[in-house]
Amino acid sequence: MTFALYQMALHSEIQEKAREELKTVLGKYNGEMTYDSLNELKYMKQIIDETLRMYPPLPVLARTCVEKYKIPGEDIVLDVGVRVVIPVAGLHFDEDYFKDPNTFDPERFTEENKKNIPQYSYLPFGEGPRICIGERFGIMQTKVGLACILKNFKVSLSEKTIHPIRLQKRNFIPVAEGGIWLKLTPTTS
Ligand code: HEM
Repeated sequence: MTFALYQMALHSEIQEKAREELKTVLGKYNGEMTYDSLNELKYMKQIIDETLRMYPPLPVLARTCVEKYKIPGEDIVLDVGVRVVIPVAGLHFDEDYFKDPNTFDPERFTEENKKNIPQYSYLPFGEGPRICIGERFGIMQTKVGLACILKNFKVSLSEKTIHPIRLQKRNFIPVAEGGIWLKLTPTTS
């Protein structure tokens, strides 16, 4: 949520588009946030997907090899018991998979564009039998939080935010140096 709000503070057109979608969808559902109404927030989902690309909460995944395996096209054989680290953040910023990777662009995740993302190059929730069990719940919670804020406030950068943000080097999960400070102005004012 924090990184999504930070990016929306930087890109007011993205923030406005998300707020417009929210108004339209909630308008259809009597202003109520329900499972169904939140599911219709397609653009907000694109914002969350793009935020998880740039700031994956788990930047690496770990696996242990259970069968001898030769990496296709390489002269490398993994033995049973070898521990493998999958560089999620590295994949998410690889230009072969995400053009202009340092640009926050929710359009990458439209239904149409998503089809062009190669399998296993976008892994915010992991993959395979140990994929995150809370994926849908996590997305739903994030939508509720973002919707409550966007509905009531315009979000802009605070002079206290170190911009562009630098991620702390000593933390395993992405945390901004100095925190992320944002200004919230009531939408009614
Ligand atoms: C945006 C929110 C979340 C993100 C980005 C996230 C990400 C991840 C990732 C990357 C993994 C490792 C998957 C792998 O190794 O392939 C994982 C595992 C897991 N997550 Fe999440 N998660 C989120 C929210 C949640 C929530 C809300 C819950 C519970 C309510 C949850 C419960 C779990 C559990 C239990 C596992 C271990 C699954 C297993 O090893 O079988 N996660 N998550």
